[in-house]
Amino acid sequence: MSIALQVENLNTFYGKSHILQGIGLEVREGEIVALLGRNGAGKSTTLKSVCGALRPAQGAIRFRGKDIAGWPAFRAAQEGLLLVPEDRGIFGLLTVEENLRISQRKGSPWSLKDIYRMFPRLEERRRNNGGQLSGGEQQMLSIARALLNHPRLLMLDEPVEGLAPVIVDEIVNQVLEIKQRGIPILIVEQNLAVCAKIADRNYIIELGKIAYHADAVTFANDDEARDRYLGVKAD
Ligand SMILES: Nc1ncnc2c1ncn2[C@@H]1O[C@H](COP(=O)(O)OP(=O)(O)OP(=O)(O)O)[C@@H](O)[C@H]1O
Repeated sequence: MSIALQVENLNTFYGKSHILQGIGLEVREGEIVALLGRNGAGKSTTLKSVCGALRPAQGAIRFRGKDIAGWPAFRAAQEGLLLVPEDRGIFGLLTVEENLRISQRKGSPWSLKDIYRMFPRLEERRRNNGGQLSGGEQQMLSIARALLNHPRLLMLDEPVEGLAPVIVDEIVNQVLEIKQRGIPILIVEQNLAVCAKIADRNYIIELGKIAYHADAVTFANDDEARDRYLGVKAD
């Protein structure tokens, strides 16, 4: 399988705090990769550093054969590296449909019709303002906007955090459908049940370093790693 994204020796600071200390990971075409770790480990900082929202002090970032380290986020987005941030970044005073239309990029294989088929809740709410949506609907809108922008790789930062189980299931299915449509995904996810359903491989970050890396089957059976790095006891 060819490699969509390869990150090596990523180092990022907030002021003098050395947060990412040599992160390395890769995402291959066709797969979903989960990034796990305790609160404050550096997961969001990793996504932001990869897409150019934060500027790493050091590190190599290759995306679809191009060296994109140091590129601003808008340039990385033009290449198709898109982050759906934790705060979702939608326009609260625009309608759902307006939020979608302004994200439609020329040449994108995703149409508004595709989006409404995949996210029926957004079609129902298309005349409502973004700010009137529930948390789950806002998350769907945020993912839908990224799709219209023609991603070649999608990074999702805790997309189901705080959402009701029925909505979590919907988003899990939507994420799997995006994978089916050929878009690899790098996802920060604390919910291990969700990870088990979607991730092909898992990385765990601890204090700004990759402490553990395993495919889904190995990780599912590795009670010791889950306890040690995530504090999750086996049943
Ligand atoms: N803007 C900022 N300025 C200074 N320090 C920050 C900033 N954002 C995050 N940090 C610090 O960087 C570290 C990593 O934060 P990050 O948000 O990447 O963690 P995380 O693994 O995503 O955890 P969480 O699930 O809590 O968001 C934490 O110690 C955090 O306090």
